[in-house]
Amino acid sequence: MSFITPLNLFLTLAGAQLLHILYVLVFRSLLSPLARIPGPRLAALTGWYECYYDVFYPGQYVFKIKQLHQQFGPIVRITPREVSISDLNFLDAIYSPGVYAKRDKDFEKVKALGINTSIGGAVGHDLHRRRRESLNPFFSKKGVLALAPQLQSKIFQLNSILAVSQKTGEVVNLSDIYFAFASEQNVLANSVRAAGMRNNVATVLRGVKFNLHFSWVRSLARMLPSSLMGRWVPQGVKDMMKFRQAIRREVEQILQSKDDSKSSHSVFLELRDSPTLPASEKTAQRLEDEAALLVMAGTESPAKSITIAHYHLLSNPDLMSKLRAELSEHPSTTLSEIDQLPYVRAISLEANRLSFGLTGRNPRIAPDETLTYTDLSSKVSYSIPPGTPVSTSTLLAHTNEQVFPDPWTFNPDRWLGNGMEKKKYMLAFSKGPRQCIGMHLADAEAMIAIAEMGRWGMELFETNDGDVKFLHDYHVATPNLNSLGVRARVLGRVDL
Ligand code: HEM
Repeated sequence: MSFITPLNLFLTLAGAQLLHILYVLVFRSLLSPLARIPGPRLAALTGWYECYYDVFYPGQYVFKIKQLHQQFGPIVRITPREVSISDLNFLDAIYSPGVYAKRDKDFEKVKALGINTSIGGAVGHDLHRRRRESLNPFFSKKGVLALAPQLQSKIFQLNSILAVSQKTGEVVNLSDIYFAFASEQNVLANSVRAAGMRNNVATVLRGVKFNLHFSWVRSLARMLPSSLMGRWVPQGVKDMMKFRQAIRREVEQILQSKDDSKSSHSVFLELRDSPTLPASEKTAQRLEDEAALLVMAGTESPAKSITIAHYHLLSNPDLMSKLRAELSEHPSTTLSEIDQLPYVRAISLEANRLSFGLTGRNPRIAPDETLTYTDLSSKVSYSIPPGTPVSTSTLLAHTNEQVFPDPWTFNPDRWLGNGMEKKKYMLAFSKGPRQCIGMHLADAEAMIAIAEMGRWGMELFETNDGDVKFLHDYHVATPNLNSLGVRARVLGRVDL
């Protein structure tokens, strides 16, 4: 009689699977080097804990983590392999440890964005450094100041739009307008296109958490024939796929052409011709990913900060009066002059604080170093072994009551005088070698837009805090899911 029957085979496989699960559970709860780190037992045992709060309670894990810190203390094991630290004195150890220490990214997080071969998708420290060096020249402070004429021309367009709305009485959607303002594509004059682009980015970002936990669904969807895709894939995602195909065609043209005029597409010409990048770093796929990242990162986040600033100025007349007082004392209109105005700067910083930069934790991994965290209240030290993703979310940093009292109130005054010292606790642009490469550009866009806000009288239209408040983490802070954006009626130009 043979023992190899289908039933026996099934039972053996099921038994092996059960043993494997048992081993994983025992390892994660007792044997793992992270086993001593406090936190909920379920989070240490399975990634479904994170998934539950990310996907089934949309974008809520980051808020749950804040609660877990209140319950368990400053260090919490938030997944079987990741540790969260809510101690702003440890930020540098995680994100900015000095020139000799390496910090990798976590592939598990990177893959959710679908831009794996971009600078932001570079997992390894050295690869990231090579990609970064090739892009740095485009984003230096000096390079950004040279963009002042382009920014001024956008302000000119913005003013024309507001002047027309004042005449017609039509409500303006400031969220769409600032999205167009931050976009590299010339869409300010086309409000329908701008609204469509903003909606597409939002649709893609809404899928980020699902992709994080079920990345195989996206891979499967990509294999679907277009007839089926038509039914199952949301319109915004299809539009973004078309947009990426358009980028791909452009990139392929650049790679095939011998053209070396630096007048257009100069970032990609520069990457194509870079002597330091090997051929493997100049593929069409890589340049497509780089372009997609630059377009997404360079539009959504700056637009969000600028919109938040304008919302709070319109809902709080005292803040608007202070801004106008500063503008009337310094009737400066050039970027380098505006850059020196303390209250404009304070508004910009406060808007960045409450826009929370990238909300998805952004963990770093020390590949060859054991980190030691000491909880100063209990005097207990914890070893975090090499290879462990460690994070402090922007929510934890920017709502820390010791540094930012009354943290959900928009209060630019906290940045005046020696308030600037708090900048070291800001994570909006992250910190260290992987901090936002576009931060000078984002700063310039915000400062010049805020200075203009003071010159217009407006009243909010059917808009409230829920249209700007961080309520869901979809990689960026997302307000009410049914928000139509910040809308206002234009009353007229203000004499300062
Ligand atoms: C207020 C506006 C902005 C905010 C809050 C912001 C935030 C961030 C953050 C937090 C990171 C680090 C990501 C990580 O840790 O994984 C980052 C990286 C990046 N940002 Fe921004 N960003 C802004 C504007 C911009 C602009 C205007 C551009 C370009 C035009 C840009 C391009 C990038 C790129 C390419 C990276 C990847 C850098 C690297 O990995 O070295 N960002 N940004």
